Parts: sequence; C-alpha cells; structure tokens
Amino acid sequence: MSTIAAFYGGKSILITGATGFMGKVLMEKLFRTSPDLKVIYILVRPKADQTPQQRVFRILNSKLFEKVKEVCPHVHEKIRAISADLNQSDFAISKEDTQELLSCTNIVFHCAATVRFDDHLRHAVQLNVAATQQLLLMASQMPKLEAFIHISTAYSNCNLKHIDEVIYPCPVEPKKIIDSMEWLDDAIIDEIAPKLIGDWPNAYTYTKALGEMVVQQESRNLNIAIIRPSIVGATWQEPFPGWIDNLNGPTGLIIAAGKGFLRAIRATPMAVADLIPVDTVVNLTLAVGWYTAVHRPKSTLIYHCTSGNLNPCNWGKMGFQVLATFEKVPFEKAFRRPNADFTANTITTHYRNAVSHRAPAIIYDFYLRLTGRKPRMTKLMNRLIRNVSLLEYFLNRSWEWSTDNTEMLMSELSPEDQRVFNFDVRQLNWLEYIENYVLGVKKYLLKEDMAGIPEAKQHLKRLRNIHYLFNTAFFLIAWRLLIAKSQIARNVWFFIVSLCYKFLSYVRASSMLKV
Ligand SMILES: CCCCCCCCCCCCCCCC(=O)SCCNC(=O)CCNC(=O)[C@H](O)C(C)(C)COP(=O)(O)OP(=O)(O)OC[C@H]1O[C@@H](n2cnc3c(N)ncnc32)[C@H](O)[C@@H]1OP(=O)(O)O
Ligand SMILES: NC(=O)C1=CN([C@@H]2O[C@H](COP(=O)(O)OP(=O)(O)OC[C@H]3O[C@@H](n4cnc5c(N)ncnc54)[C@H](OP(=O)(O)O)[C@@H]3O)[C@@H](O)[C@H]2O)C=CC1
Repeated sequence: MSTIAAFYGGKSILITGATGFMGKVLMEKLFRTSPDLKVIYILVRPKADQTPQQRVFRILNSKLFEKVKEVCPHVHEKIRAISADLNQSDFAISKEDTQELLSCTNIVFHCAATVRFDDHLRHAVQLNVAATQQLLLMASQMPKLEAFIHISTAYSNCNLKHIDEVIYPCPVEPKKIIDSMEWLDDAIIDEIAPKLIGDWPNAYTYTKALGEMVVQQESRNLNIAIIRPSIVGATWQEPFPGWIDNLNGPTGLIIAAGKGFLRAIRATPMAVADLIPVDTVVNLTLAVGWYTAVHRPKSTLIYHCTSGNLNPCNWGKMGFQVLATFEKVPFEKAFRRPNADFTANTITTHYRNAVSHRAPAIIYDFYLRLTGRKPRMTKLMNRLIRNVSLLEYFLNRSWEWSTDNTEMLMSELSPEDQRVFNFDVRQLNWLEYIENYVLGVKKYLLKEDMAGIPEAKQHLKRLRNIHYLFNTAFFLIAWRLLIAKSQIARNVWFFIVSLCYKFLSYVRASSMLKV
C-alpha cells in the first residue's frame, strides 16, 4: 500500500479551483487512490445557469471519473460543493459553510486562479493575489490544518533566465497593489498596468509572482509549500492518456493547426518546450501535500514541476510530431490541410499572417457572402492571430529551472509511492505523449469519433486537390497576364514552346525510325 495514499485516508481536504483543468485531475486522483478519504470540500461558483451541485454532478459523470466510480462508488457523498466566489472579499461563503471549513479541514490545495494572459490587472490581482491572501487568513483559523499547498507557475519569474526554487521579491509590495486596485478606476489601471507589470509578459505571470510573495508574507504559523508547474498539458498515463478539457497552452494552437486555420507561428524551434503532463503535476502535488504535513519542513519549500532540465523537448520537435500525427489522425472538416511552420522573425510573421491567414479568410468570407451566408472567417483568424501573439513570448525563450527540491522529494518516496505517484518526467516518451495529446484533443475536446478518420482523410485529399487546382489556375492567370505585359516573358514563353515542340518532334522521329 502506498504511504501517500494511506495518508489521505480519513482526511478532510479543501480544493479551490476544483472545477478547473488541474483541479479535476487532482480530485480524480484523490478519490481513485484514497477512496477512504473523509471529504473533499470544493469552492464552486454558479456558472452558465448551473448550480454548484449541477456542475459537480456533470464532473463526476464525465469520462475522467469513470475509474473513480469503480473504486469509490459513493464518491458523490464524499464531495461537498460549497458555493463561493473568490472575487468576493469573503468568498461569498455562508457562515455555516465557513464554520465547517474552518473546523474540519486538514489539507488545502489552492489551485484557483485566472490563467488568462489578457485579463484586466484588477481581476488578476483580485483572484491571484487578494484571494490567496484571504484564503491564507482562513487557513490560519483552521485548527486541524496539516498543510497548505499553493499552486503557482514556473513562469512567475519568467523575467529571469535561471530560476531557483526560491521566492523572488517583487518590485512592489503585494499589499500596495491590492489596496490600489480598490480605489483606482479601470482607465487609470490600464494606464499604469504596463509600468507595474514591468518586464513580466502579462498580468497572469506578474500576479502569480505577487501571489507567491503573499504566501511568504502571510504564512504565519502555517505549514506551506508552493508548486510551480510549467506548461501543463494533457494526461500522460492516468487515468488514461491524452485527457484534456481546455484550450489553454498548446491545446488551442493544436486545434487551430489541425483544423488548418493556423499556418505559421513565430517560434524558435530549438527553444525548450517545457510541457508537463497534468497527471505528473497532480502526482507531485499530492506527494508534496503528504511530505509537507508529515515532515513539516522548517520553511516554505518551492517545488519546480518542469521537464526542460530532466527530459527536454523543443518546439521544433513538438511541432513536427503534432503535424505527423495529423497525417494519421486528421481532425474533421478542416478548413485547409494542416501545415503549420515556425517563422523566425516579426517581419516574416506579419507576411505570413497576411498571406496565409488573413487573405484566405477574406477570400472565404467573400465566398460565404456570395452563397448568402454570414462571413466569420476573418473575425476568427484575427482572434487566432491575437491569441498566438500572446503565447509567442513563451515560444521564443528557454528557461532553466532548478529541481533540487523536487528531486529530493522523489528520493524520499518509497518504490511503491514512486509508482503510484509518479512525477519522474525522465520516463516520458515525448513522441508517444504528443501523439496521445493530439488524439486526446480529437476525442475528448473536439468530441470527434475515430470512425470518422477515413472520411476526414478523404476531405483532406479533396482539399489538396482544390489547393493544387487553385495554385495552377493562379499561376496560369498570372503567367498569362505577365506575357501580355512583358516582351521578355513572351520570348521566354516562345522559347519554352519551341523547345517542347523540338523535343516532341525528336521523340516522334525516333519512334518512327524504330518501326
Ligand atoms: C503545430 C502546433 C504546435 C503547437 C505549439 C504550441 C505552443 C503553445 C505554447 C503555450 C505557452 C504558454 C504557457 C505559459 C505557462 C502557463 O502558466 S499558462 C497557464 C495557462 N494559461 C494559458 O495558456 C492562457 C492562454 N490563453 C489565454 O490567455 C486566452 O485563452 C486567450 C489566448 C487570450 C484567448 O482569449 P479569447 O480570444 O478571449 O478566447 P476565449 O474567450 O478563451 O475563447 C474565445 C474563442 O477563442 C477560442 N480560443 C480560446 N483560446 C484559444 C487558443 N489558445 N487558441 C485558439 N483558440 C482559442 C475558443 O474556442 C473560443 O471560441 P468561441 O467560444 O468564441 O466559439
Ligand atoms: N494550465 C497551465 O498550463 C498552468 C496552470 N498553472 C496553475 O495551475 C492552477 C490551475 O490552473 P488550471 O486548472 O489550468 O486553470 P483553469 O482555468 O482550468 O481553472 C481555474 C479554476 O479556478 C476557478 N476560479 C476562477 N475564478 C474563480 C472565482 N472567482 N471563484 C471561484 N473559483 C474561481 C475556476 O472555476 P470555474 O470553473 O468556475 O471557472 C477553475 O476551477 C492555477 O493556479 C494556474 O496558475 C500553472 C502553470 C501552468
């Protein structure tokens, strides 16, 4: 039996962000390996006309939780959905629920955050900084609390090249930022945001760094650890390979490339693609929860959950493997044949955006208008170009993250724990993982049936023929126009025609001689 799995037995666990990508996988793993845990409290906000209970019901009945139902048939009795909104100062949690959380919680996993790169600074500060501060205050009133695990990001200090497992000071005190967000209006915040964010690429990474400082400053007597995952991708092994449920990180671009929308990305092929499977992050998170509670380190330990220094992949290899998988497992109803490549600089990127993205969209929208349909491709393409530009910062740089604490923790695990809570990225086979990732996008995100692959391949063949036809027609028209305008072109054309004529005459003559 796994020591870590046994540790969570009988425990009352609070997870924020449990309805998110990582939170769901964390919940699933806990229920599957520690079905005798006492309860998992999750803070859920009502969303898209679903009550928190309805949202939880949908999650527990999703494909991700199929195995849980076998080992923990009463899972719905062990999960307590507490209506909450971390954007509110008191999280909008009822007094009764607050009382229960404070008196019963043994472990806190703080996953909730806004992960959008284009979020307004006020919203990002509220969620990634102020809510963290508020949760720490709550945790300090939990008499049975054994460990508080904060999920940050490996990019919280992406303004540095080499990043150690330490908390780096931010230029401005988090408290001052939180206070100023309370009285500044949006216009002023928009004005000063670039100066506040400084050399961080966006509000997300900046506020995650502030959040870490808050954890350090407000840790009081809490037993805390921080985990910094890099780019979290689909599951590697459990509960099954390739599971993904959002468009963040690489996933949105894989879809855009597979559907033939995305043809060029500004990326450095040799730059490290520091992806980390979500189940690897969750295994490390649960191991850290156990280690922090049982061994009670003297200070807050930071654990880097990254792959680049132990088992590096790069964007060129990833892009190649993604495209190779599309050959075998194409997405349905592609707009064009998938064929994305990396551009080296801004000028070629602007050129490719014009020629490979905007121009085809305009032509297609013209065709939609001619056929009485609403044009939509230009709008989609502009949004995609914008989305890609937000990700480019991470596609053209490499970072070095030290992983001493993570490797120390791995050495502390028994062989059984290393098997059950495997976070050893050195075992990851990138080609296999990327192929499963693309398959998972097709099955679990696009909800496309694998039986549709032959038709999808036929569709791509038709697109290829249309592409050749279009290019041939375009070339002939251009050549015809050129001949009409240019004497040189006419001379070249006549020279080619006479050459062909002489060659055909020679062939005919030689074939007659043989007869
Ligand atoms: C050959 C291939 C090589 C692959 C090569 C991959 C390299 C890829 C490197 C990533 C490197 C970052 C890693 C940092 C490390 C972290 O810590 S990241 C933490 C996770 N955070 C992220 O990844 C945030 C990135 N995403 C965002 O910030 C927002 O989704 C974006 C990109 C600003 C998009 O915002 P938006 O346009 O408002 O989109 P959103 O409202 O989410 O959805 C609107 C529409 O756009 C679509 N959409 C949303 N997001 C995306 C997207 N990312 N892409 C495309 N469409 C999208 C949706 O389907 C939606 O469609 P409709 O519902 O309107 O029909
Ligand atoms: N994805 C990645 O690549 C990486 C993620 N991380 C970190 O991992 C953690 C989880 O990320 P991930 O799962 O990808 O993010 P998601 O966006 O998938 O999930 C975010 C979670 O936070 C919850 N949340 C957001 N706003 C509120 C609110 N106002 N009140 C209550 N809950 C709220 C969301 O709830 P709801 O479902 O209602 O929206 C959701 O459950 C984050 O801290 C992130 O910074 C770190 C590195 C990389």
